[in-house]
Amino acid sequence: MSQFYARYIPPSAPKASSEDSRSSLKRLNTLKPPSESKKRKLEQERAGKSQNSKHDADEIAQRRDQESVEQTKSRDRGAEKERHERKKSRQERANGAVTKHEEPTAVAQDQDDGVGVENDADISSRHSKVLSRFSKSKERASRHPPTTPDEEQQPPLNHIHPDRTNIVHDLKPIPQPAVSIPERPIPTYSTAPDWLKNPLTVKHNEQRKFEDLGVGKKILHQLAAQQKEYTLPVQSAVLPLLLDREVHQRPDLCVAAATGSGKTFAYVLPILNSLRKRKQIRLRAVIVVPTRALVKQVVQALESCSAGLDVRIGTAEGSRTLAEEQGQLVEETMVYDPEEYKRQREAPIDWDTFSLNDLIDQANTKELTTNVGHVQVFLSKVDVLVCTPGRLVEHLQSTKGFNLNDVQWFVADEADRLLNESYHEWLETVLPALKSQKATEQRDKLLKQMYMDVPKRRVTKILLSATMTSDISQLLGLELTDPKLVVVEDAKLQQSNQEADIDMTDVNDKAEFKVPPQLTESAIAFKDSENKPLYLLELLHKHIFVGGLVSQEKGRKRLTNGNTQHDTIATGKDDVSSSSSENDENSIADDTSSSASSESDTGSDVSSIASDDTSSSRSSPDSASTISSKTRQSKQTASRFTKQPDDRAQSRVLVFTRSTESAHRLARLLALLQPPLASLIATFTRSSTTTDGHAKNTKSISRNQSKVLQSFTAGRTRILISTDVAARGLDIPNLEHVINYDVPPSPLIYVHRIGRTARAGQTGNAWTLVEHRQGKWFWETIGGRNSESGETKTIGRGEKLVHKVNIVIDKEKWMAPYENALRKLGEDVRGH
Ligand SMILES: Nc1ncnc2c1ncn2[C@@H]1O[C@H](COP(=O)(O)OP(=O)(O)OP(=O)(O)O)[C@@H](O)[C@H]1O
Repeated sequence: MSQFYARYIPPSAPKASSEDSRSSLKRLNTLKPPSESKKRKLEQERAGKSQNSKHDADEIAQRRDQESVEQTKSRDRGAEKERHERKKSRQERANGAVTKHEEPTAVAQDQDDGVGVENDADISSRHSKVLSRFSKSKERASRHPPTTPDEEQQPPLNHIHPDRTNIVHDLKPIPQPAVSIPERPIPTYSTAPDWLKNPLTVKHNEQRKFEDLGVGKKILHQLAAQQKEYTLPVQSAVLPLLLDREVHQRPDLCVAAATGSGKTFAYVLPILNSLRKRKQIRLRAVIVVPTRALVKQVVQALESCSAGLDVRIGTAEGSRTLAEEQGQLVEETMVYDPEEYKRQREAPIDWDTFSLNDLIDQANTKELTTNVGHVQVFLSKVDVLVCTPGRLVEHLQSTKGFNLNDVQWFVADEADRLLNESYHEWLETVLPALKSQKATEQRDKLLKQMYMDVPKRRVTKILLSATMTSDISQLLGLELTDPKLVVVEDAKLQQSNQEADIDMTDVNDKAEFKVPPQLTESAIAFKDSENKPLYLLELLHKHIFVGGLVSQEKGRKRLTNGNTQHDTIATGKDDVSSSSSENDENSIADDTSSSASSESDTGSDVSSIASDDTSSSRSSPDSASTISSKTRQSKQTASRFTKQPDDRAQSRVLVFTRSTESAHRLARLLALLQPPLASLIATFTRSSTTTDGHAKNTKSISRNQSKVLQSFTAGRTRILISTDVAARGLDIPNLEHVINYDVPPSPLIYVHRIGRTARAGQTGNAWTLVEHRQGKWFWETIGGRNSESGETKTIGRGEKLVHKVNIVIDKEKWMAPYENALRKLGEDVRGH
């Protein structure tokens, strides 16, 4: 375009000097191309100019052309006249034969007749015919509304226009077949795969002896020490499928069973059993859980049964630095392997993974230069790894020598959360690592040389959750082999299914989350939400610590309404004014991402949490401390069954709030309202700031959480106020009460929260404070008011109902202290 314009020089332009022409060329080159209209105008101007020069010659030529046209026209007129005469005589001959349907002839005539040769009569007759046709078609149009273009193109097969019957002369319409509208096919198949539609069901009371299932002696001994001789139902179903079977004989499993039903031992025991005779340390099992607290709990479960077995258990959860974890997972060593040495020396450099630093390191390694025939290898220091998904990915990506080549067990506990849409990316790294054939490279090569099939690598995958969804897309991504779904049937359902001969497909399709049958659920409705903390206080006094709150230590001092002494213990009070409001259920990144902590505290708190009963060290699982912890644990288990009614004063309660901030505020407020309670209250959150607003490092958060849980488990603290970080999976032995101070955001979270009590067949109580404005949602979604049984679409609780409990606040007693406490809390927050 600009080229065209730059080349254009108007014909009238004067001849320019070389400088002028250079500058004008420059100007022209910088000019913008002309618009379309401008270009047309320029073209016309140019054309006009050239026309002037040719003008005279053109005029002569035009005149000649005109003369020849005139001659041709007069010849044509003569021919036309002759044609017209012939047509007229033809018409006269055919006179009587012409019917009233003259239109086609008239049309043909119109086409034949040349314009300008018709007489007036012809014109008026044609005019009147056209008019009559127009009026006819107008009439037709008024009778039949216009059709859509599609209808016009495709008239119905059996439809002939009534007016057309006249046109087609005595022809009757051919009978047409009736139009049949095809029915929309109704699918007769289900999209769910067979294994999801037909789960393996286990009766709610199915119990088997561990020793009858092939559990090794040493493990049996440990179980007996914990008063565990019989399986829980879910274990009765799962253990026979996994225990004492080769990896190729084991199915992949999805286990959906209520909270506290014993799912952890359902995979811990088969893993330990398979490792009890292992010769070399190899990473054989990876257990992934969503939070650090759960990592520690699973480690505890493993250690509680592995005493006497030489099984190494490691963790990767981000409370230590990556380097610290790396040092505990993998060790680098030199082994004599001349073949590999030769292969490595002759191998071409892989530029994809080449690192100059590595090369320098190698060159500096003494062994390499002295020990000819030796090669560097990385060996796993652990048999079982319990980890959070984020940290697992980090090790796969950046820990030299860390891989999943030898892994035979892959467990995802709280699987629904780990596979959650916003959170499943970790599988993109882990699944390919589980497919690697590296460990069997030599064998595979040999088999190939012998023209034999190379067996596909098998890893037993186990997914567990109390709220397992049947979202197939999530499960398909895991590439399960010969999978089975295991569900525990509840008592009522089992009976009614037997009576009605219902297959389990229906039960499964309901996708209900079951609450433990021994759980009692209650709701306290109230209108004056500004007094909510007082309802909690009344609930604690009237229904939970009946007869007064009794301290377990220091001679059981009775604490009532602030008039008694209290013992002082660590309560996590330093967390009180920290603030960060997140929904822990929905954001678990902290627990799964790396810790950048550089603190070099060598004291490991990894394997000792949740209970001061377990202080064993990970590197020596069979240590004396583990054994003594078992003894204490079994004592505690025994005391569970000998509790007297008076012991209600020693109850413990886990209170759930919606955010870290409200957990700390509530703890402070309760302490201000009833100072003797202060030492018995603790908070359990993912608090990331200290009282002075500084960020805490991951290690100190983790250590603080561990302390808080130990204290609560041991009964030194009695009221634990927590966010949903404690909602899933935490096993706090003998916890009697859970209170939803803030209504849970979903039925799923409700199920997990209340599942912290009534575990392993014990009784328990769940209380929910329901503000007036939340009542409708609560009863419809969680409480099941509209159903006789109390069930909702999501939560199944058999015939049980959520009880309505009425609580009246003693305003005279509480109002003044409450106002004082609120004022003090305000001052605390403002930093006075
Ligand atoms: N066979 C058994 N006999 C007695 N108690 C058992 C047995 N198996 C497990 N338990 C105990 O049951 C409790 C709950 O077990 P576990 O934590 O495995 O439940 P869960 O099904 O994983 O719960 P959640 O879904 O809440 O994570 C634990 O205290 C555990 O020690």
